[in-house]
Amino acid sequence: MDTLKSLVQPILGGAGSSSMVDGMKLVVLGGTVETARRVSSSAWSHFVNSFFLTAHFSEEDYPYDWLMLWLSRRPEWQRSREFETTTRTTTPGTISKDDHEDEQDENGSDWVPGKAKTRVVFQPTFDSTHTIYYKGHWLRVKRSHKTDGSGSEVLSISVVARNNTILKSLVLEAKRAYEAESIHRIQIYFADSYGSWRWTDSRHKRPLTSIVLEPGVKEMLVDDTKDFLRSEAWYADRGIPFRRGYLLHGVPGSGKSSLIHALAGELQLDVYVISLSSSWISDSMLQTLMGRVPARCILLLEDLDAAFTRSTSRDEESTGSPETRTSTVAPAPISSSSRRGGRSSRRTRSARTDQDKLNDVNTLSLSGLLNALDGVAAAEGRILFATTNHLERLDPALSRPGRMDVWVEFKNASKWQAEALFRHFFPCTEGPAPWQGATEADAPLPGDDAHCAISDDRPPKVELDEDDEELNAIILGDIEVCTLGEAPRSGEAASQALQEPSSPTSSSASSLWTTLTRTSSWISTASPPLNLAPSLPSSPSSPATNAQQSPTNASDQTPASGQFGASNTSYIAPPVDEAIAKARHSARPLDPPSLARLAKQFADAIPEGEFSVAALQGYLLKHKSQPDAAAEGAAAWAVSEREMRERLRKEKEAREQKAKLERERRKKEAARKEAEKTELEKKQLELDKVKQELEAAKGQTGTTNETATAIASQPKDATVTDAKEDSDNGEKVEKENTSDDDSSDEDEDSEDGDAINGWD
Ligand SMILES: Nc1ncnc2c1ncn2[C@@H]1O[C@H](COP(=O)(O)OP(=O)(O)OP(=O)(O)O)[C@@H](O)[C@H]1O
Repeated sequence: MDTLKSLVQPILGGAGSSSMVDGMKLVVLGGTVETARRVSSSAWSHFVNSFFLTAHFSEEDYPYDWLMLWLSRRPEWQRSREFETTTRTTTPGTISKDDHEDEQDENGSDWVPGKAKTRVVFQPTFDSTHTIYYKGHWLRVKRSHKTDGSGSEVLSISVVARNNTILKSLVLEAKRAYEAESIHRIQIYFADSYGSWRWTDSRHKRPLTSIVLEPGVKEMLVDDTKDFLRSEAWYADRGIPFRRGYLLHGVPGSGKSSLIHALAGELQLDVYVISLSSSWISDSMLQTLMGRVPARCILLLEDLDAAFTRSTSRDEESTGSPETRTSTVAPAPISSSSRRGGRSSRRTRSARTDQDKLNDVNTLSLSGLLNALDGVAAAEGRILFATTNHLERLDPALSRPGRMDVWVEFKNASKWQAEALFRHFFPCTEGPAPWQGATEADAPLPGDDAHCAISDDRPPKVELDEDDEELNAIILGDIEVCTLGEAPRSGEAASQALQEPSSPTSSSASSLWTTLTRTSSWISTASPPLNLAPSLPSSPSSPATNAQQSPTNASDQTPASGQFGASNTSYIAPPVDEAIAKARHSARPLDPPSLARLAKQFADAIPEGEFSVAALQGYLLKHKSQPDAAAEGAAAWAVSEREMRERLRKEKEAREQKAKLERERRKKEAARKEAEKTELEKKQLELDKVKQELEAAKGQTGTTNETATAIASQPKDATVTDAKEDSDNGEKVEKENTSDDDSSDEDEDSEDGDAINGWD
C-alpha cells in the first residue's frame, strides 16, 4: 500500500487525497473479486459439463420432428413458467377427437368432427434451458439457432450419464410416438428451390377402396410394389439397382394422383413430390434432391412431360430427341450473321439473348433428368411414380424399363367405373364384407372364389419376407401370363388366358387388357421371382390370375352381358360410418337392391369413356344426399354436360380462329410495313443517286459556265441545257442555262433543294 501511495502521491501533487486512494482500492478489490467469480463459475460449468452427454438434433433431420412432438406431449409444460405456444405443424398433424377432448369453442359447445380448429402445442422456448425428468435422469433441453448462418434450428439434449443409452432410448421412444401418431396419415414433402425437402402436408390415408379403377389394376400395383419392397436382397444379389418406376399416364381427373396417395397409405410410405414444371428445377438441383430422398419412400414426379414442354418451347425446331432437347439447354451460340449486325440479325440476336436468359434460369435437360433417375446419386429403395397427361411427349429413353418399369393408362370413366363410383358414394344398409376396411387388393375379384387374401392384420410397416412364395407366385403369374401375350412362353393355361381378350369385350375391358399386357411385359424384364414358373397353373386364385381374368370379367360387368347392377359383386360398397350415416349431409343408407338398381340406372346413363371420374364425382357431389335424383338426373346431366362441352369447344375454336386471324392480320401488317420500309429505302438510295448526279452536273455546269462565258465573249449566243430524267414519277427535271444567264452557285443549290423536296 505504501508503494501504491508513493506512486500516487506525485500524481496527486502531494495533496494526499485519502478518499481518492480509497476509491482506487475499491476498484482494484472489486475487479479482483469479479475476475475470481467468473473464473470459478466458468471452471464450475466446465466441470459440470464434463459429466454431461449432449446430443444435437438438427431441424433438417427427422429426429428433430420426433423429439419436438415428444416434447410437446410432456406434462412438464403444464407446470413450466416458460414455454412457447405454436400452431405450426411440425408433428404428423393429427387433429383427432382426443386432441379436442377437453376443448370447447367460444360458445362453450363441444368440438364436432369436421369443424376446423387450430391446435396449439407447447414447445421449449429458444435459448433457454429446460429441465425434464425422464427415466430416472434429468434432461437439459435447449433449442437454439445454428451458428453457421443458415438460421435453422437445433435441439440439444444433455444428460448426466455414463453412456448414451438413455439418449438412444429417448430418441427411439420419440420415434415410436411419432409413428404412432402418423399411422393414419401420410406425410407429404415437397422439393424447395434450395434443393431440400420440406415437409408440407400430412394427409389422412386414402383407402384404396375409394379409388375406382378397372378390376385388377390396383391389385397389380399393390402386389408389385409390395413385392418390390421385400426384394432388396434379391436385387442386391444380382447387382440390379434397387429401384422401381411406375408411369401413370392418361386423361386428367382419372385418379392418377389419388391412386398414388392411396398406395402411399397402403405401403406406409411418405411421399416426396417434385413438380418438373417448377421454373427453378435444374439438372444439379434434381440431382441433389434425388440424392436426398430417404431409402424407403414414394418419389412422385408430377407432370413428367412439363419439363420437355419447356425444352421444346425453347427450341421450336426440337425434334424431341434427347440430343436435340439437351442441346437446347446449352446457351445458344450467336451466329456469325447476327454478329454482323443489320436489322434482321439484330432481331435474331435479341431472340438469342432471351433464350440465353431463359437457359440461365432453367437448365433442366433430358440427360439431367435421366441421370437423376438412375445415376449414382439416385437413392436406392425408392418407388418412383411419374404422372403425365401427354405420354406422346415423353422421350423413349425416359420410359424405358429400369426407369419406368410399369405403365398404367388412365382413361375416362367406363360404365363399370360409373357404377362402382355410385356404389362407393352412397351408403348401404348392409354391413361391409369381411375384407372391407383392408384394401381392395384383398377383396375377391369377380369369379374369384378362393381368393388368397393378404392378412387384414398387417403390421404398420411392410415386413419383408423373402420366402413368401404365395406373393412370388402372384407376381409370377402376372409376369408369365402377360408376357405370353407378346411371346408365348409358359404353358397351356397361359395360352388360354392369352386368348381371352380376343373374345368380344367392352372397350374398358380391352383397355384394361392393354394396360396389363404392357405393364406386365415390363414386369417380366425386371421382376425377381423367376424360380416359380411351375406354380402358375396351380395358383388360380391368386390376384395375378384375377388380373389375367379381369378383362373378361370386366366385360362381364358391362350392360351388354347383363351383369350390371344387382349381380355386380366385384365392387362392394365401403362400410358405413355411423356418424356420417346420421349426418344430414349424407344420404339415408340404401338397401342393397335399391343401391344396385340406382347404380345401374346411373351407369346406364353415363356414356362409356366420355367423362372423367372426376367429372362424375363432381356431379354426384351435387346430389350427395339424393341418390334417386343422382340416378334419375344422370342422363340429363350427360346431355347438358355434352352440350356444354360442345359449346366450350366451339367457343375455344372460335377464340383460336380469331386469334389466328389476328395473328395473320398482324403478320400482313408487319409485312406491309416492311415492304413500305424497303420501298422507302430504295427511294432514298435513288434520291442519293440523283443528288450525286446533280452534284456532278453542278460541277459540269461550272465548267460549262466558264466555257459559256468564254463563248459569251464571242459575238454569237450559245445555250447549254442540262436535263435529268426522274425515274420514279417520270417527271423530268430540266435545267436550262443560257449563256447570257448569269446564274450563281446559290441558284443552283436552291434548284437542288427543290428537286430533293420533290422526292420527299
Ligand atoms: N378413379 C378414380 N377413383 C376415385 N376417385 C377419382 C378417380 N379419378 C378421379 N377421382 C377423383 O377426382 C379428383 C381428381 O383426381 P386426381 O387428381 O387423382 O386425377 P389425376 O388423374 O391425377 O388428374 P391430373 O392428371 O389432372 O392431375 C379427386 O378428387 C379424386 O377423388
